[in-house]
Amino acid sequence: MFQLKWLWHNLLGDRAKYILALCLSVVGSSLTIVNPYIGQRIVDTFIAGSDAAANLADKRGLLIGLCIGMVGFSLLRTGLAYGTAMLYELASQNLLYRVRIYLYNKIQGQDMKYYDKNRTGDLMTRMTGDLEMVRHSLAWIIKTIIESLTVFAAAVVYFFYIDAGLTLWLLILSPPIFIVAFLFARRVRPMYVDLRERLSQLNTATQENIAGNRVVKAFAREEYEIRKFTEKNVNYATANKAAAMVWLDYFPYLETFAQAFAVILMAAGGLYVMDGRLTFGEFSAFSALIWGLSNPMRNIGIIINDIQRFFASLSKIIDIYYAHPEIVNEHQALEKRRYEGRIRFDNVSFKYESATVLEGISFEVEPGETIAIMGATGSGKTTLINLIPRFYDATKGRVLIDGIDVRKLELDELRGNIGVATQDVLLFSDSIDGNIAYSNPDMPEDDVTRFAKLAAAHDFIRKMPEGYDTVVGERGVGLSGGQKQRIALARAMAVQPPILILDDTTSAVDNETEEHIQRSLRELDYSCTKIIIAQRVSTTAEADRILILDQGRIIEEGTHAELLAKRGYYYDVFMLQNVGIGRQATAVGQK
Ligand SMILES: Nc1ncnc2c1ncn2[C@@H]1O[C@H](COP(=O)(O)OP(=O)(O)OP(=O)(O)O)[C@@H](O)[C@H]1O
Repeated sequence: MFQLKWLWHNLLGDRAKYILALCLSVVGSSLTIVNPYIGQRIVDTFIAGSDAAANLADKRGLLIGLCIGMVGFSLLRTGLAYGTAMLYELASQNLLYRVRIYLYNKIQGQDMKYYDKNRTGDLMTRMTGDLEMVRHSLAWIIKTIIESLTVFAAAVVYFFYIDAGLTLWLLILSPPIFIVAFLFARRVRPMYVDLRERLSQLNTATQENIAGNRVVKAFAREEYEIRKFTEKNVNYATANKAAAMVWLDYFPYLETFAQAFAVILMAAGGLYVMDGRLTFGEFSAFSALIWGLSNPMRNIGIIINDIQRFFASLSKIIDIYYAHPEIVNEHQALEKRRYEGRIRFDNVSFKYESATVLEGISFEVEPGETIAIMGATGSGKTTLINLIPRFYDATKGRVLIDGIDVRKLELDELRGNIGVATQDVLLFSDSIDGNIAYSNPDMPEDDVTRFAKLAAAHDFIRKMPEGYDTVVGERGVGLSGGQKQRIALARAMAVQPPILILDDTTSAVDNETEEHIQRSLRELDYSCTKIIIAQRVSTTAEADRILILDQGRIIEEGTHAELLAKRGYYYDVFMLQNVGIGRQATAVGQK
């Protein structure tokens, strides 16, 4: 079976330990028949046999030996069980550790499409609960199955050795038990697939709620969110209960069969003892070992439930394990180059799933030039810039950097040449210094300060309780929107890339700060092509060229002055932003 092959493959490095654990399980479980055998000898020789009294007097040594043997085997079994459990734990924990790293790398290596399709809560469930379920299966379920089967087989063999007839009476129960177990497994399997899905929905709701906690509070939607969460929680609990109820449908039959072993033994075995066909000792051996037949029947429900959970979890893990990003690093550069920064869009079109978002986009930016992109919300600006670092690949046409199709460039090299400050600012729970130096943790402090100054962030950072060492909370909690944007800008500048992409990076800062940032961008001490998405004319005015996007197409292109003269979209935006608020309408760009 594919899943078991997968487990075997991932046990590499611990296979010997695991096989040894399996062997010890078999040996340890087989030894369960030893004590009932010794018990049988003691009963027949020293308690119930016709020569019991004489033997008790004459064969004390044998009795003591048998008693010591019983204690010895009990200790041996305990020791074996301890060692076996340890080996299962070691092998399964090591597998968990390896697979978790592998999956984490896999998730990191996925492209944006993967993140569009997979919910964070679901991925978290796979990395935690599902992986733990797989570990639990290796360390407990497989162990329990092997041990139950071995004890069952050892007991049956031993019973046959004592009395085949009585054993056959007992085994009459096996076929109906297996039929009931099979029916139960078949019915419960889809329930666990569904249960796993509901758990993922519950985790996604929890994760989104915690991450979006500020929005929830701002809209006073706590009640609504609690209701939404409760609904998911009820869904999960209901599915859990439904699975448990199915087990309860079958449980009485299995329990009855399990009890029936003792009844058959008592009835048939008792008759055999009365007939003299079975000694008291042999009967006691049956009694002592009958649990070996009935216990697996009792455990069968738990095992089947866990196996179903195991397969549901394993298939989710295997999904990530074999996920292949569409955007892959096909070209390994021996040495990472610094690009000149010439960008060309050659008749580029793009669609996410079905709707076309960009169509026939063509433009060129020379190294060191600044290009501004403006357009209504949803016009495709972010999508356009996402094609440069290959967050997505163009559906049609080509994006070229320094004359080379980005698909032919080494991915790390490409992305290492681009500094991006995204629209949705994400800062890590780290010091401000660590966030700015994210691209190069060894960045000297002076450089961190320099870039913070360029991004107009130095002054407010200095005033913070621990300055650059201040740890910002998750996603930059504790900072204002504009402060976060400035740190993100410093982080992008600190890459010192030949291509800098800023997606609405100054939307939350005041005009004065923005002017400072504009000046810094103009005066950067490294050559850099800048692509700036902005909604403010004050940001776009000094760009070498401005592109206006509308529904995925470039509808206007030119300098500030040229576009104003055109009296189109840009002119309208300009008028809207400047007329009536006391600005010098023609002050910038028309000098
Ligand atoms: N991951 C995605 N999957 C599917 N559709 C998407 C995705 N991201 C964006 N879109 C759609 O593509 C279109 C363009 O989105 P894009 O984010 O590029 O616009 P934008 O011009 O940057 O907007 P804004 O100014 O609001 O940031 C929108 O209609 C949006 O709904």
